Amino acid sequence: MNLDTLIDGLAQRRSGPDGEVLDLTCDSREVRPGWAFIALKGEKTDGAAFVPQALAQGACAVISESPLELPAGIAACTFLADPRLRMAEMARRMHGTPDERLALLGVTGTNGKTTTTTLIRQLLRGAGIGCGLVGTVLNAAGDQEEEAIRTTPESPTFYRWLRRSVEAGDAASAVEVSSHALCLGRVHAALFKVGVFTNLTQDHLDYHITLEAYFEAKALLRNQCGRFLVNADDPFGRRLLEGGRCWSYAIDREADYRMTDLVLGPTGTRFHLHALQGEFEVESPLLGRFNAYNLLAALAACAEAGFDLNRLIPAVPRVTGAPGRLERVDCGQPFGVMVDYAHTPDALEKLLTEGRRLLPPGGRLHVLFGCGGDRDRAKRPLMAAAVAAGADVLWHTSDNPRTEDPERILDDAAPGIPEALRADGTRYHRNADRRAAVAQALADCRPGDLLLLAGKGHEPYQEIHGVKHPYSDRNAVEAVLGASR
Ligand SMILES: CC(=O)N[C@H]1[C@@H](OP(=O)(O)OP(=O)(O)OC[C@H]2O[C@@H](n3ccc(=O)[nH]c3=O)[C@H](O)[C@@H]2O)O[C@H](CO)[C@@H](O)[C@@H]1O[C@H](C)C(=O)N[C@@H](C)C(=O)N[C@H](CCC(=O)O)C(=O)O
Ligand SMILES: Nc1ncnc2c1ncn2[C@@H]1O[C@H](COP(=O)(O)OP(=O)(O)OP(=O)(O)O)[C@@H](O)[C@H]1O
Ligand SMILES: N[C@H](CCC[C@H](N)C(=O)O)C(=O)O
Ligand SMILES: [Mg+2]
Repeated sequence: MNLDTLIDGLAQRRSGPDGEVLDLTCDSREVRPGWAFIALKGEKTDGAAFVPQALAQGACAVISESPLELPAGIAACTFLADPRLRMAEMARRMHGTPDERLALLGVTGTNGKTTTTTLIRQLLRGAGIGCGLVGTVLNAAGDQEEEAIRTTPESPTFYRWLRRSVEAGDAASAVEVSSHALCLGRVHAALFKVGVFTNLTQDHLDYHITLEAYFEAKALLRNQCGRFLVNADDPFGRRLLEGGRCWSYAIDREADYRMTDLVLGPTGTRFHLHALQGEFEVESPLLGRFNAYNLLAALAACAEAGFDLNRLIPAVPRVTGAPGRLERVDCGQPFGVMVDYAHTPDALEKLLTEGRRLLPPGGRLHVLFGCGGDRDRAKRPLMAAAVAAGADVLWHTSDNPRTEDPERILDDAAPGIPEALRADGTRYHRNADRRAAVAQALADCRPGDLLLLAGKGHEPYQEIHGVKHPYSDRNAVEAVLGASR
């Protein structure tokens, strides 16, 4: 069968009386009766191997990269080229081009995507405007929320959430767009009303190989956006601005959206916002300079999408951002504990700057950190160096080792820490068991100290030797401090 005919058929049948083809997926494990299964050839495996499972689960159509023998009654066709792009086009049509029926706001950049998209959703909903979310922590439409598995899902899941948003009456949806997503066509064909570029620093070089290729991947988002808003304080942001067709936001220089009189306090942040739509006093419970950037980006994106800042500003005091980012854990202990998701050298440097700002005089800054397995190995010593440069006491442990040997990951990071510091038994501690390391760090904290637990943020699991174990930094802390109360 010709692919266009099948797509037309799928698009029509979805809303037709027989309801034969209900949805699409490229993951056999997701197939439900009446769904079409798209068998993609990947790096690790060939989706064609899972056709029997898809059929057993009730698939009524199979689209594959090469012809397959299928039972009678199963609609079939093959992709001629670019299967991931064709899959996205198909999903978009099946779900009724939902991107055209919502104000879609896409956020890319190395750090700040989850925070900025979450702020956009909270700001709009706080002003009584429905907004969906697709991102690292949550996928959401209307009041429906589901834990996410990856930052940007494959296109069938992405467009499904947008359709749910349309059905729930949302006016907008905020989408985190990872560089992997842009390379793998996960948001292909979507029309973003506004795109945001937050910053670019080292990450994911296992996949992109060079920082330049990583930048090129992020820059692809601009081609799908009506307006593209760029952080002018970021060197890569300035390169995008030189290319024209961009709007800017910044703290340190002139921009279309900028702030002055920034006050970073121990319980919140204040600034004066200069927007294209007017001037506003902003007061937020968010902590830290990097969150001032995220809030500025979120407000600018909403304004560029046509939402009235006069309606959004009153919601700012109730907007708290994403879970597991600079989040306090308070069990009544005489020292500070905060959970954060910093897992890049730049995020760690920025986190430690905020930690230092929040530290009471005379207190010590403890930082517990590790590096993720099956990810950019080159960032490991740089992460360790960022912690060594800013912490008084280092607790070097595991993050998600995934399929790698935990001790080898620690070995990779260690050269980033000066040898003299590594030999200092009071300032440097190494233990690959994260739960045990958290307990040791807590036991070492004195009144007035601050312990930052970096890297795992909201994550409810730790993946070791390929197995996800229930774990959260917050729970690990509460188990120790709760027990000692
Ligand atoms: C580099 C990358 O992103 N690879 C993704 C890509 O892999 P792939 O094309 O090689 O696929 P594969 O694993 O060989 O499988 C081939 C096909 O068989 C299918 N399959 C596989 C098993 C099965 O039981 N049934 C089944 O149907 C798969 O769904 C796939 O369609 O497509 C797969 C199917 O969707 C993804 O699981 C896989 O993500 C891997 C696991 C991954 O770890 N990705 C991370 C790095 C990622 O995407 N991260 C970004 C950025 C994070 C951030 O900075 O925020 C993200 O957006 O999350
Ligand atoms: N604008 C920013 N600039 C630099 N660092 C930031 C910024 N915003 C957040 N961070 C740091 O990065 C961490 C991750 O933030 P966030 O989850 O918002 O980023 P992300 O881009 O969604 O990350 P991921 O790539 O994992 O999806 C935070 O916990 C904080 O330490
Ligand atoms: N989206 C990021 C999350 C990293 C989270 C951190 N806890 C780790 O495991 O490295 C990634 O997939 O690289
Ligand atoms: Mg994220």
